[in-house]
Amino acid sequence: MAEITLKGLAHSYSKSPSSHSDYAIRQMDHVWHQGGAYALLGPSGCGKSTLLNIISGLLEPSEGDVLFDGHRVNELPPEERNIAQVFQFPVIYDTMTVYDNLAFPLRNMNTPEYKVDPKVREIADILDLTPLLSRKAKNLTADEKQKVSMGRGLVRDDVSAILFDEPLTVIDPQLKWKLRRKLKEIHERFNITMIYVTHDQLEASTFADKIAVMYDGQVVQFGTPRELFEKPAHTFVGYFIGSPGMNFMSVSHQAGKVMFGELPLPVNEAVSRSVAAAGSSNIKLGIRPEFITVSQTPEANSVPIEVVNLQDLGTYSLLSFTLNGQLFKARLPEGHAPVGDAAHAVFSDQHIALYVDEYLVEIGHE
Ligand SMILES: Nc1ncnc2c1ncn2[C@@H]1O[C@H](COP(=O)(O)OP(=O)(O)OP(=O)(O)O)[C@@H](O)[C@H]1O
Repeated sequence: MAEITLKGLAHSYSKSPSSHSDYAIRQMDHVWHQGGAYALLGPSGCGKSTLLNIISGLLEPSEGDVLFDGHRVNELPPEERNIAQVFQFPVIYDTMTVYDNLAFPLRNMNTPEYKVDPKVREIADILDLTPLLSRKAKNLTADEKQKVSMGRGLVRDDVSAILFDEPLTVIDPQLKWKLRRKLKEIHERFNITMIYVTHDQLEASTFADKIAVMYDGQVVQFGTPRELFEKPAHTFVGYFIGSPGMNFMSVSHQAGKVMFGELPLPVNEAVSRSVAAAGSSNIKLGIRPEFITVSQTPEANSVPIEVVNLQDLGTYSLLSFTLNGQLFKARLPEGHAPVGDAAHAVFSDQHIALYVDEYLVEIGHE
């Protein structure tokens, strides 16, 4: 079992990094608690695989420490870390049977056969692989192969954490949810720390209790799926989480008003005061598409908008509109869509979030 701590961690693939952009991982402090089901979520190139390889020992970080239960493991090779890694593409021996594939990690540690057999059968049972035990791995389907790959990580009793690097990429969409559920089941049964890397928010939130959102080499927020939706700590989280993501307006404070370009925004006193106190030229207001209401006629605190497109998605409509030349999205309940090109939008004050230099700042309600 392991608690994994990353302390002052940074990594550059360049031998002599000179600027921020030379780092795949930028200064990171993070703790993965023992037994947690975590996801590491972020877009392509943000550093997810680099981080996973540093944890598993495939890569030595150029700065900082990796600690397992408080012990520094920077120089320990993967086989001495008791960590299993499941990759995008199944890592199995095609010419061996499923049984021998599952037994391999145990036999490799000279485990006596009387101990190998019950363990292989237990894991095969959990993964629904029992009927396939005598089959050659090369004859399996992609999802069966990936299950064998996972099984190889699970057979060892001493495994303290399993790292999954986009493990469902090669799996058919209709089987993905089944395997995800299986992983959840395994997590509950074995109390192993699991870190699941993905760029898919749905995959992350159905697997993990807590999600680390990575952006540009850093974890910008670590929270429950709900926290990421309700209180994005960074503009990237607001944009990346949600369907569609948060709308942002670059604003300034002029002559007592919050200005979105040339347009004064009818925000409440608390928002206005917080924008005035922000002390930066990079101030953004964020509003989720769910918290914009649209009407045909002007209402208190509404702004005039131009309708661009309306998509009927069954239980709700997705409205694209422009305000001050910028495109916004609003998610409207059935029957609330405007008719025609001109309409009026209200941004719910209590759901407006303030971002200064891309990070969330609490709006001071006095
Ligand atoms: N072996 C390497 N040598 C040099 N640069 C690398 C190497 N591996 C990754 N990088 C760079 O490090 C950054 C982070 O890459 P990484 O693969 O960790 O991101 P990722 O989030 O896992 O992306 P993806 O989902 O596309 O795999 C990228 O800019 C990438 O180009």
